[in-house]
Amino acid sequence: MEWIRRETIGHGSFSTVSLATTSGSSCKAFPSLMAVKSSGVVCSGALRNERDVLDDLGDCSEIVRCFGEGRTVENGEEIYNLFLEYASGGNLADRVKNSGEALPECEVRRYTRSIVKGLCHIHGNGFSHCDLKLENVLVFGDGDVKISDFGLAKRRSDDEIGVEIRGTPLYMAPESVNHGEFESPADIWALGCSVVEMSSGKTAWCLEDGVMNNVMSLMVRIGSGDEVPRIPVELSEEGRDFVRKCFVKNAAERWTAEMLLDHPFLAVDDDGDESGSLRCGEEDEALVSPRNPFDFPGWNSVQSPVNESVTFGSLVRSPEERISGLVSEKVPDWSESCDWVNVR
Ligand SMILES: Nc1ncnc2c1ncn2[C@@H]1O[C@H](COP(=O)(O)OP(=O)(O)OP(=O)(O)O)[C@@H](O)[C@H]1O
Repeated sequence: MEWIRRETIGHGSFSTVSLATTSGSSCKAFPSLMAVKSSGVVCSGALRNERDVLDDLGDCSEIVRCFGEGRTVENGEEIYNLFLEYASGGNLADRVKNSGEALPECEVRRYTRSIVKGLCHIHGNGFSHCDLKLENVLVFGDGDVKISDFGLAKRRSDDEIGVEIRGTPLYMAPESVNHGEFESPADIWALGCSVVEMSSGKTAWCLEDGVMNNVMSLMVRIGSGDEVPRIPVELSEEGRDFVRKCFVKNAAERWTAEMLLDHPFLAVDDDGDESGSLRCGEEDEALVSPRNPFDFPGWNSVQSPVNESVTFGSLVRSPEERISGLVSEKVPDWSESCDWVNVR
């Protein structure tokens, strides 16, 4: 395939994302405009994992489509490139940020429905995403959203030796913090955090305290006791109940994606219209959104390799040891994602 790298449209911890245009008759099978996610070949493990997972997942209209991979040499460096369908609306985190406040509930429902459908497909095929957050949900020109960024995704059977932390601290489930479990229920917890964020304009756990500026205390709050993120008052009772089902602390009792798909918050009638108590327009009047220009902290995705020195010779660590391992001497500047404490 002949293609040209165009402007950069996104950066992540693992890659740079650019626009790519194709040309030539050999490219008829591909769209003329794609997104290309690139990293140096030597550190392309997450990208190659993403490609394998997307291949295994196959077609799903709620998951970003992959058109294949390729290698280039640019400025003397060998680059691994993954070609994806291009989402012209960017990511949902930016969509919330740019709106300056909470999204209307009809939008939250619509996006949540798509995310849950995507999760049903992912979990039904034996995978967990492990890094679900609004930055990893892409918005397309027609307003549809799709789950993206499968760099940390894993198969249920994957051996976890070598990894004790993956994902983004703010979205981490109690069982991930306490026991290093990253299975489908952890994606559901992250879904709850995402719904809170869309419907309040603020990240989960930051609702009461302003910026949660200490990873250690965040981990303790997530991992211990009965506390869950505050459920936004802006949501309808259906929405609040939906979020409560995601924030069940015991992973075994948390609702699954399939159960959530039947929740009244996501109910649709045969025409695809919402059948919930409030419809778009009606709820705009009912919604009192906080007008707080809160700037989201850019929590980074992490995957921490375990080695003997940090595991005290054992892969089994107490919650206290696990949480202590996340503490850094470095004083972070939470306003810049690149300065966030990296617990990879
Ligand atoms: N297919 C796409 N179309 C349009 N924009 C995209 C696409 N893929 C990624 N982006 C943009 O690039 C950003 C970074 O992409 P992505 O999250 O996949 O990278 P990453 O290196 O895996 O990042 P991280 O793991 O830190 O979340 C996204 O938040 C989004 O804004």
